[in-house]
Formats: sequence, C-alpha cells, structure tokens
Amino acid sequence: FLYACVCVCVSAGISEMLSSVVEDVSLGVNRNIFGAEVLHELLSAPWLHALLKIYECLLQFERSTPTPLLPYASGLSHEVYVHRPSAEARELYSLLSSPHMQALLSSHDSVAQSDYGPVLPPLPDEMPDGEEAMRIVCLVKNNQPLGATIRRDEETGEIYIARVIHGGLADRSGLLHPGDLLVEVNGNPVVGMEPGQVIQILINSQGTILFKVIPDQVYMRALVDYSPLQDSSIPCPDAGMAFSRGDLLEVVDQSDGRWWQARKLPCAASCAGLIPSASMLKSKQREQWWCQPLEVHTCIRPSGFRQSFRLWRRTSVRRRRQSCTSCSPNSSALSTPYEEVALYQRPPQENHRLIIIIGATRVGVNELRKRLIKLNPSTFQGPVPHTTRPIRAGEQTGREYHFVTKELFEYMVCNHRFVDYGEQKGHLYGTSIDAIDEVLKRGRMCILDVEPHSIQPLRTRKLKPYVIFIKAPGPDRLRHTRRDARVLTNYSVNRAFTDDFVELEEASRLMEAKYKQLFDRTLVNDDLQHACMQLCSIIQEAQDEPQWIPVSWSRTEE
Ligand SMILES: Nc1ncnc2c1ncn2[C@@H]1O[C@H](COP(=O)(O)OP(=O)(O)OP(=O)(O)O)[C@@H](O)[C@H]1O
Repeated sequence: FLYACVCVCVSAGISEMLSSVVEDVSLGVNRNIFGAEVLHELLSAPWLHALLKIYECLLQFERSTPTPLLPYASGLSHEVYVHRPSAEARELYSLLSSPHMQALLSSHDSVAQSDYGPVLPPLPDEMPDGEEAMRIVCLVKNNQPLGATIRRDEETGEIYIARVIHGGLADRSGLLHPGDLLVEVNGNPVVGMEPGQVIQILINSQGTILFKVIPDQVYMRALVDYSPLQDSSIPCPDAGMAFSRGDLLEVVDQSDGRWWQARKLPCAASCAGLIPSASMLKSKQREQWWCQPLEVHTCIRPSGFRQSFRLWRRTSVRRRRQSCTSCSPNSSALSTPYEEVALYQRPPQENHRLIIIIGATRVGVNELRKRLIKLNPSTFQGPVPHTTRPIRAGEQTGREYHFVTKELFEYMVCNHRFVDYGEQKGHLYGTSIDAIDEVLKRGRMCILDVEPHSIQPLRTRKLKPYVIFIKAPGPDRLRHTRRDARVLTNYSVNRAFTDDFVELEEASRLMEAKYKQLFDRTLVNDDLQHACMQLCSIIQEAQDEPQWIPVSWSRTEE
C-alpha cells in the first residue's frame, strides 16, 4: 500500500498528493484501522516530503539539460571570505560553510564533472609476459548483457570475440573487438574451454569481470602517399600521420569509419596518429583522379637495346602484354589504398618464393642475375623462355629456349600463359608461367627479371613473389664502377658503356618513385661484387625468414 501511495504521488501530483494521502490515512488512524498508524508515521516523515520536493524540482529539468556554470562551486564558497569581510559576507560565509551546504556544493561539483562513474579496481601488479601484446579489460557488471559473442577455433581450441553488439556494454567500453583472442576471464584460462563454459564463468561473476585479451592486430601496407598537412578534411592535422607508398602501418583503431589510428613500423613513436580510412582515401582518390592534370606516361622505357641475356627482352615496345597499370582509374592503387599484410614464414616443404629483380635499363639487373646463377646453379635458376625463332646448331629445346611454332606461341598469348613477351627481328620471345613453375617444382629458386608492369599479374598466393629493386648509385659512382663495362647496341655492336649516367640515375629514381609500393627490398648496385653478395643474402632472407605478405596470400583459398 505504501508503495502504491508513493507511486501515485510520484506520477500524479507529487507532494500535494502526498499531503492528501496523509490526510486520508489519518482518518484510518482515527478509525483504528490495523496498520494505519504505522503508515501515517511513514508518510508524514520529513525525509519523504523532502525527497518528493527534490523529485518535483528534477522533473522540471527532465526535458531541458542544464549545463553547470562552473564545475568547481565548492571552491567558490571559500572565496567569499575576503581580507576584511563585511557583516553580510561573514554571514554568507558561515552559511556556505555549514556541513549541509558543503555537502550540497560537493554533490554539485561531482555532477558537474560527471565524476560519478564506477571506480574500477586497480590492475593486477603482476603483468604476464608479453604484456605489450596483452590487454586487460575490466568491465563493471550491471543488469545489462555483456553485448559480445564468442567463438571457438576448433583446431586450436582458442576462444575469440566473434561479435560486439553495437551499443552494448562491451561496445561502450571500446576495449573488446571482434577477432580479439580471449586468454583469461576473472583469472580462469579459457583456452580449450567450450563457449558454454566461458559463458558460465561470466554468469557466475559478481561485480567486475576481468578479461585478458590479445588484441587482433591489423597491419597494412600503404599503396598511396598521404600528408595530413595537405588534407583540409582531417579533424586535427597535428594528430595526423604522414606516410608514403610502401610504408608498413600497424592500425590500432578502426572504430571510426573515416579516421583510423595507426603507427608506422618499425614502431619508433609509441603514440599513434590519425590516418584516413580505406573508404575515405578511396573517395579522396576518386575526387583527385578527375581534377588532376593527365600524368605523363612514364612506364614505357625509351627504346634502346637492353643488354639482356635474352636479346629479345625489352627491345620492342610494339607488343606489350598489358598496358601500364598506373595509367587507368581502375588500377589497383586507385581501388585499394591499403593492402592488409601479415608476417609469413615459408614452411620448408613449400616451394620457394618467386624472386623478381627489377631496375632501370642498364642498371645491372641482368648482370646480377647472371652472376647469381653462376655462383650457385643448383640453387638459383631462371625460367627457360619460349621462342619462335629456328633452333641453331648446338642448341637444345628446353635448355636455351622452348622452340615453338608461331601458332602455339600465339595460342599461349591468348591463354595468358606469358608473364612478358615481345618481338625481335621478326621472332617472338616470351617467359611463361609454366617455365617459372617448372623451376620452382624442382625445388630451386626462380630468379625472374621483368618490367614493373608485369609484377601485378605475378602477385598470387601460389608464387608469393619477393620483389627486389636494383637501384642505381649516384652518377659519380656509376661513372667510376662502369668504366670498363661494355654494352650491346640495337645492332648487336659491342661498345663501351658511355651512357649519360645522370639520365640512368634519374630513370632509376623515377622507377622507384612510381613503383616503390611493390618492392620488398632495395639494393644499390654500386660495387658489383658487393652487390652480388648482398643480393644473395637478401634472397636467403626472403626464403627463410618471416616476411610481410598480403593476407590474401596466406589464406587457404585465393
Ligand atoms: N655494379 C656494376 N659494376 C660495373 N659494371 C656493371 C655493374 N652492374 C652492371 N654492370 C655492367 O653494366 C652493363 C649493363 O648491365 P646489364 O646488362 O645487367 O643491365 P640491365 O639492367 O640488365 O639492362 P638491360 O635491360 O638493358 O639489359 C653490363 O655491361 C654490365 O656488365
């Protein structure tokens, strides 16, 4: 009955209603109704009337949301007492100093500073090993559900956060994310448990729930350049982080659809910076594509004879397998500004990764490749090219070339069997995917020398190419190191290497600037002997040590 009375008061007319209820109850007291006296006493209690008055006041503010003028009102009460206070000031001071007023001002300050949330218990003193990778999340249990689902990896028995329900307790904490690995719940290791058992621990928990999780880390390779200082849309340029193509980024927060937080790897700065999300960058790229002047086509080399081991290579620009990928709006760089990557260690039983070496004309790609194969022919090998030219005395099909008819060659072109092909003196020459596979299947490392535009089609899960850019040193070093070098001209004339070394360095710089997002390593071809040794050790590292590769290459299906 008391509850009903209070409810009536609260909902209908507050303290006035209470007074009339008190009157009604007093009639019941006069008539000696059982329990009426106790009820009358309760309803007449001054605290109940005070409470309802407060409630009445609060109701007035239900719709308006008043903001505090000052968050520290209690401090003000002390300022009233000046050096020689007047009688009024002294009186006001003594009023404000009373315990009730002080309590009221302190409550005001707590509300004004929103300082009424639950205080979380301190983190445990003993942090586990690998604490950097581990996140400790403490949630205060209330009557709301946790708002997250879990899943068990059947192979490893590991428990992962599967979904975080928008607006739920876990979501609002901002500390649990899909893909996070759950290690412990309230001190109980959960690896190997059934999801039902983990849920039971959660149900049985009282007060706070302590999770230990290993966050799902996301790494991206930037395929575009970005500078926050030139971006008018960034909310805070000082918090932005510049990056350029090829940089490795650890994305630590993707909760905002427009602005992510990331660190550049290797992590020098511990503080993350703001970078545009993939969708944000895509829309920026689309805007820029339409308003930028047409870029000069730099992908076709100036025609000239390249002193390649296969004389046909790169001598003809009349027939190219495909056009430059960076010159169309549908290029991969335009559609994906970031490429998600993961560390990959080649299992010993798997084929070697394809090694691609590229560089500007005459930088020494072919020289290095030849020397590498000569150094260790049982380990390194080049794919045997196809040609339509007639076989010569001393040649053997499948050794120097695969000698094929023009019809078969063209059939292979139509079926996209060539990585690279061209024409020389009326004969066709090409490197096929099958020739690469053949080398890899024999357990050898396939060393391929192609044009940059041929890299993209080779970027497959099966081949997992590792791209080494051979860079030119400065013109002075080129002049010094190449003084005894000889090159072949278009007419197979052997002449001294007297090219413009400034031009060669410039071509190398342009190629690097344009394609650096595709390079795994850069090697400066200065001293030949030293460069060859370096190349050898880079290739060993690529095969035997963990390397960043696109995540799509590490998944089971392509
Ligand atoms: N580090 C070096 N020191 C001295 N000479 C070098 C060095 N690297 C390459 N050369 C010489 O430079 C000339 C051009 O090298 P190479 O044929 O390998 O160039 P390339 O990059 O394959 O060019 P192309 O595509 O035209 O064949 C060759 O005579 C080669 O021996």
